[in-house]
Amino acid sequence: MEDTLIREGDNLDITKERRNATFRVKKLAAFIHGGEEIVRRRKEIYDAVEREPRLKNSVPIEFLAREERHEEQARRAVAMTDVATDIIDGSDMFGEGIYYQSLIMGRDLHSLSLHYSMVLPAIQNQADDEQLDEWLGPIISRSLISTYAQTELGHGTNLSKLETTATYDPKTQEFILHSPTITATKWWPGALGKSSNYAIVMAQLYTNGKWHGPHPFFVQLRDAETHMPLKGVTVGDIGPKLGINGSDNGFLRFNNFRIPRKTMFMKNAKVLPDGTYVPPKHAKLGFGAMVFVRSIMIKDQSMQLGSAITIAVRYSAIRRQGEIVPNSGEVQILDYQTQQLRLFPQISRTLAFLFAAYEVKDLYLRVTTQLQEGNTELLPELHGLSSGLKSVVSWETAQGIEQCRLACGGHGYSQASAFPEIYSYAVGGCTYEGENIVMLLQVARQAFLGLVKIVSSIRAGTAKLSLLTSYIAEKQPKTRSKFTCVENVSAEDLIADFEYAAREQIFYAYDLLKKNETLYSTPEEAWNKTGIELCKASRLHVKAFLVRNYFNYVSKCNDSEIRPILDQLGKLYALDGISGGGVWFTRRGYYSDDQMATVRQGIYSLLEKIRPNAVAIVDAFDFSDRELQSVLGRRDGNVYENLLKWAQQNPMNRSEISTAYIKHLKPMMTEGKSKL
Ligand SMILES: CCCCCCCCCC/C=C\CCCCCCC/C=C/C(=O)SCCNC(=O)CCNC(=O)[C@H](O)C(C)(C)COP(=O)(O)OP(=O)(O)OC[C@H]1O[C@@H](n2cnc3c(N)ncnc32)[C@H](O)[C@@H]1OP(=O)(O)O
Ligand SMILES: Cc1cc2nc3c(=O)[nH]c(=O)nc-3n(C[C@H](O)[C@H](O)[C@H](O)COP(=O)(O)OP(=O)(O)OC[C@H]3O[C@@H](n4cnc5c(N)ncnc54)[C@H](O)[C@@H]3O)c2cc1C
Repeated sequence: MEDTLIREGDNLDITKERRNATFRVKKLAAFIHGGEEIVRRRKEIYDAVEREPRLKNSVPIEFLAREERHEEQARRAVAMTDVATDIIDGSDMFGEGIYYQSLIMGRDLHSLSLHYSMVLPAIQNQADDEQLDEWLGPIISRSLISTYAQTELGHGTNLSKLETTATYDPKTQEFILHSPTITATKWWPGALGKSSNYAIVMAQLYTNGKWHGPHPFFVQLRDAETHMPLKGVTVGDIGPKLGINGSDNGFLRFNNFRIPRKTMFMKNAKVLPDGTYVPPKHAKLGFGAMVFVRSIMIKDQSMQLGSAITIAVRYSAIRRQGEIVPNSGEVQILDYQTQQLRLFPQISRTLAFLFAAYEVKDLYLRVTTQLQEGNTELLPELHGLSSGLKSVVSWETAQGIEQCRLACGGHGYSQASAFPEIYSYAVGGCTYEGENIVMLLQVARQAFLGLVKIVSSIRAGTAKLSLLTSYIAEKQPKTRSKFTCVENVSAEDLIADFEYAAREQIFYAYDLLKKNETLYSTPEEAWNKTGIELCKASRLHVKAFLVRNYFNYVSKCNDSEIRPILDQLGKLYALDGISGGGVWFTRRGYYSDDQMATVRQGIYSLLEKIRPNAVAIVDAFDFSDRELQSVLGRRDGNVYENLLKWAQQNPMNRSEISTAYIKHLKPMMTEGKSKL
């Protein structure tokens, strides 16, 4: 990161903000990103990317039509991966990989997204040794392009009802892939439409007349030389989407398409030459690629919210509109208390999500090591943590980005702000890798939290709880929350408050479920009638984790210059959650009305404290103009002249008279004149 972000020619307001900050940005950046060495590496990677002519992003992507955009993203993806090993440690996807990609690809997916984010991890973790030898080389050399084809027209969530079949034929030692209905058509896989010639295909396995559920197969779809679809394969692009239009998300059908036996991933489950099925150690090992993306996307989402809030805070520092004291001049909109309440909690959220991303990364790496040794003990825990965080983080990120956009008034609606790109990219995360509500229900029902199971085992006195769930077994305090005022409240007290609220809702949902089980004829019906309360329980459980994890992470910081900033942001995160969480914190009088009023006062006082440092704090997220791609969020704050330039470079202004005018408007006006 640069020594100072202040330069000659910068907007004076933003410069003043930076001069008045009470801490050094470099210090906070080092803490946020995990150390000075990592910040230094980010700068090294950034400089290398800037120096590399092939990585120059000369075309403003927002002005491109769909096919041009797809082509430009493919060009960038190839250039990015051509030089990757000279610039980054390719094995560090969670750190260097994700940063490097964001510098080059922006907020879009591309022809190689799924190749790296799903196929590579699946092959590394689910292929047997022989398959690894055969497939890994071509994947890494990019002599083939691959994707992950699971979702179908008719089914995405409910994998057990996928319709694509893989039926083993022992005579030829082949599987026959088939799409028996229209709804069996694979639909959505990224880069499937035009780019990929291979795919991991999830299909229902039948062997020796028995069904064994969905299993992954590595399938060639297109000819290696001509890139034409192979006979028996129908494939194409599904059309424009809300976002990620650089990616050719596709459809795919099979017509009795034969593939060799060894195309089924065989590290876990196996089909022997005679058709004998050997089950895996854990039934869900074949879902590992999804777990990887759910784990890595927490960081990606936090970075999207971080870039949105950087843009909104910088713009709010240079935008002057209205007066607070009459006749004393227009103020920076960042001075309005209402603006601060819109924005500053998004800063806290970005950090809470990022620190949670570090935790889930560590757990993912531990699970991967365990799985190499054949141990599946921690897999359910990872499934639960990644599913729960994925749901809460992607939802709050999307809401946060939208708040940032609204806080920038009219200019926030322009593509020049970058908000439309950030939002439409990030909000996809609420749907892909498991629709958010469904994943919350997983947290409640099946995941490591096993909230429902935990409650019954606690009440039976047989609970075996992990570190993350042990609080559920603690007795609800009979007294009130210890909160008296923002100055005195401790991290432990705030964590206790969230745990109270989560526990309260978990037991409430559990009791309702049990009651519903007596009212409805099947457990499934009772479950459905309790769905809303169960989701609330999961959400509160995840929020309690986020608050606890934030303060645990920050407790590692002993630096008196930045620790107060981190504490203020942590308190704001918690108090904003309590104030917005309402009923869960006031049940049984845990928070009184007076305490709630003091919470709100505490928030107002934190907003005031954070205000003078707001620009410096977002500077510490360390986003370059190259990543932000936003006229409103420019480091130098010179927004207005650059908005004009941006509009003037718009292709519609290449000629003074548009074809719309020539073809349609002029004839109408001419006809109008003739009627006068
Ligand atoms: C060198 C160049 C550098 C390049 C750098 C690149 C860097 C990459 C950076 C990437 C950055 C950002 C990432 C963005 C990328 C975005 C790509 C997006 C692509 C999107 C892809 C997709 O969407 S793929 C399709 C995803 N689909 C889903 O997620 C479907 C959701 N449904 C399910 O997962 C399951 O059906 C569901 C879990 C809902 C239920 O499963 P089911 O089989 O029905 O099982 P149940 O009977 O309900 O449960 C039985 C028990 O199994 C447990 N369980 C379920 N799933 C799992 C699991 N995955 N792991 C472990 N355990 C699991 C469940 O808990 C039950 O347990 P119990 O104990 O019996 O209760
Ligand atoms: C941008 C993007 C990229 C994608 N990339 C890929 C890819 O590369 N490969 C791939 O295979 N797929 C991909 N997908 C597909 C994605 O994984 C699915 O869309 C997702 O898993 C949701 O499944 P669905 O579409 O079937 O939604 P549905 O399951 O049909 O969801 C619709 C509604 O029904 C509700 N619902 C469904 N089941 C339940 C339940 N049991 N209980 C309560 N409510 C329920 C949901 O909460 C939701 O409100 C992508 C999707 C998007 C948007």
